[in-house]
Amino acid sequence: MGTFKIEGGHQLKGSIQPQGAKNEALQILCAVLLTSEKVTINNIPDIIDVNKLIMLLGNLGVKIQKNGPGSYTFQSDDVNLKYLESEQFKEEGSGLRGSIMIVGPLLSRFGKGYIPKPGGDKIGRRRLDTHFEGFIKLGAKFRYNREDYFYGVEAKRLKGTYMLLDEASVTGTANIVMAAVLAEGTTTIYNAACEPYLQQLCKMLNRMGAKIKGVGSNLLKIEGVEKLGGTEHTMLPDMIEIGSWIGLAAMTKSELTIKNVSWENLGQIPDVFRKLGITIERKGDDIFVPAHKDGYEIQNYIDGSILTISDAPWPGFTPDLLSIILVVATQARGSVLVHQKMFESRLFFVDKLIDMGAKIILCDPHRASVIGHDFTSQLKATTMVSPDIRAGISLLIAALSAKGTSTIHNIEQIDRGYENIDERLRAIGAKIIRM
Ligand SMILES: CC(=O)N[C@H]1[C@@H](OP(=O)(O)OP(=O)(O)OC[C@H]2O[C@@H](n3ccc(=O)[nH]c3=O)[C@H](O)[C@@H]2O)O[C@H](CO)[C@@H](O)[C@@H]1O
Ligand SMILES: C=C(OP(=O)(O)O)C(=O)O
Repeated sequence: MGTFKIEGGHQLKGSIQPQGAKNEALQILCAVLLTSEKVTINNIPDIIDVNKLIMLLGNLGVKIQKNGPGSYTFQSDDVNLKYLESEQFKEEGSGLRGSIMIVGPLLSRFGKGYIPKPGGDKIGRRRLDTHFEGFIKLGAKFRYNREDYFYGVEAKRLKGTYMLLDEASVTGTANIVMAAVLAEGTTTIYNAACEPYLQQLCKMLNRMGAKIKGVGSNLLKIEGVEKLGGTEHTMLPDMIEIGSWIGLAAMTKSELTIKNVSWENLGQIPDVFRKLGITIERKGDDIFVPAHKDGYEIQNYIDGSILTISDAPWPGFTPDLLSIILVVATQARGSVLVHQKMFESRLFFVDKLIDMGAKIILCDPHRASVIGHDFTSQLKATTMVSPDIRAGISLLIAALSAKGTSTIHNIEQIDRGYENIDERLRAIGAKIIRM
């Protein structure tokens, strides 16, 4: 279990380049299984989850060539389906959430897709019904072995159909789209998720020869094709990292430039931070956050009632930034209710912030009410364990703003999604060491 030691209370300064998007990378990497031709992918983040998926593809027989930092060429012209039945796969497939998305491509191209219960953050129930209901509608036979949590779908050739998803699942939509592109006939997916991750996936698949209409909406129409060809794809900057750096700048009263953020793909993220009173300026495609010397003030609603920040499927506010919103609110002027609607165990980390002196009431597992300190009292340094990726980065931001030296254990949870984080933070003046 790795550890960070962080000396807090220092102002940071400079610019930071966001990594390629983790959740996009996990979809895009699975899509290389859909063609026997070469697929080159750029701006792949060097993080634990992505590297685990690349290793899994390699074990599936995908040829992998590294072209340079963040750039790889993949070729799936000799896929080893036997690996799917091995004990090694049971272990490696369950190491991350994103591995679930190999099932759609394998099912549509090779007639079978298996997966052990995938890993990822332990943030409440994370069911897979949407994925498998979609495959079943496309004509797949489904089986689930309860003893070893092993899922399987098989079909000679999938058949296009209409489906209304029970929820706008991000990985579920990606999986079904990747199955439908090679199905016979037309598939219509209503209540599809439409995050930039999915838009990027659909655009890439269209470049490979797929026929997907409605990209960016919750109604996708997919005309199946016989086969797909190669392409080149570049990942967008990670919007969750971008939000994390906005929060970091505000909490440490630092002036930060976040480079090349792809503004048009940030949705509500800048405005939600602005509601906390944080100044965010657009400079070309960069975000400039000035040093908030006099703090930041939460805006109430027009009628004066207290602000609520909650998550919703895109174009709503992403649940992956609520932990960061929560920590940033602890030093704001004013109060806010943070309502995490999707996940039921993602707010428990507030206990650590309370230990550090933050004024938070956990109303129930989904809602926390935060009364900001307005920097009249600094958070106190402490020792903590990172429970999940976003709680981990939030605790790290809290530690960087706190008085004294904090220790964060289990930092693999942070490394799962943030590339080389200690070195990048040191480059802007953070006092952080990896033990
Ligand atoms: C690898 C990856 O891409 N992971 C992301 C993906 O996970 P993932 O694809 O696993 O998440 P889903 O979109 O399937 O759902 C997340 C949770 O939200 C609930 N739910 C979902 C849709 C909905 O309309 N209503 C609702 O309540 C689900 O029941 C589930 O508990 O999307 C999540 C939701 O943005 C993000 O937190 C994860 O970072
Ligand atoms: C929940 C997350 O990741 P995963 O779905 O991979 O667990 C996340 O990225 O915030």
